[in-house]
Amino acid sequence: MTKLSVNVNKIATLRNARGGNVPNLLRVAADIEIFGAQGITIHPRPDERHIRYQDARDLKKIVTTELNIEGNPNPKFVDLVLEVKPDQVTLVPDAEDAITSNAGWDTLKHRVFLKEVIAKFKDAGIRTSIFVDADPNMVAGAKETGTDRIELYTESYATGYSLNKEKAILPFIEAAKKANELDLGINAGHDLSLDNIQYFAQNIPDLLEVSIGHALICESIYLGLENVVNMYLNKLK
Ligand SMILES: CC(=O)[C@@H](O)[C@H](O)COP(=O)(O)O
Ligand SMILES: NCC(=O)COP(=O)(O)O
Repeated sequence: MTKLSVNVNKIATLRNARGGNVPNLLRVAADIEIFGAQGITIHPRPDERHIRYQDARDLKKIVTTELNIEGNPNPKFVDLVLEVKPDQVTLVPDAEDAITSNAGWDTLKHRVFLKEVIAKFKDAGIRTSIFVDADPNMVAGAKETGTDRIELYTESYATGYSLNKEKAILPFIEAAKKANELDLGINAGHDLSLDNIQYFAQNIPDLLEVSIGHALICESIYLGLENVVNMYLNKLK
């Protein structure tokens, strides 16, 4: 069975918009676990525009499933992860000013760097994952770094799904085959949604974990809207 790790970045975005503590990130994460999710993912960015470094420390104390911290392994991020010791760290090569993650690692070009960072995390007992495009060469490069898993960057699948889902999934099937051959665990994420997740999971049978945030939070707002509007109307009767 594939585990669902809910990315709570967007909860922190909403909280930060008013400067207070509503919604309460820790409460939301705990409730997401109560509702059955098997993990919590966060992606602290250097400007702390959503998840703050302190959130990572606080979440570590209350998450009872699996905490996955994603990010670009700059020195500050590496120190944070080694201090917090999440269950899993996912290395993502995003630029400081990136709106969101927009590419996987070139695991061949950055092999030496990745190998060093992966070794540090594994020595600390943290499971490692490397964010890669659906390209068997990049998967093979990831294996050389010593990582436990890869996370397939699913933006191209999500975009292609509505046009031609059979075509959109093909590179992911190939990349997953390569990962299986090399005994690498497979995670996936980015722009997965209620529309496209089932077909993805059906076609990538060894999928260990998906991390989903943006669509899941948007869907939650929309699916809850009618209920909440009616609750307000009842209060105003
Ligand atoms: C690695 C990945 O695809 C996600 O972590 C995604 O980048 C979410 O980050 P934002 O919420 O900052 O867009
Ligand atoms: N690793 C992907 C992730 O955590 C969530 O990405 P998205 O669903 O917010 O696009």
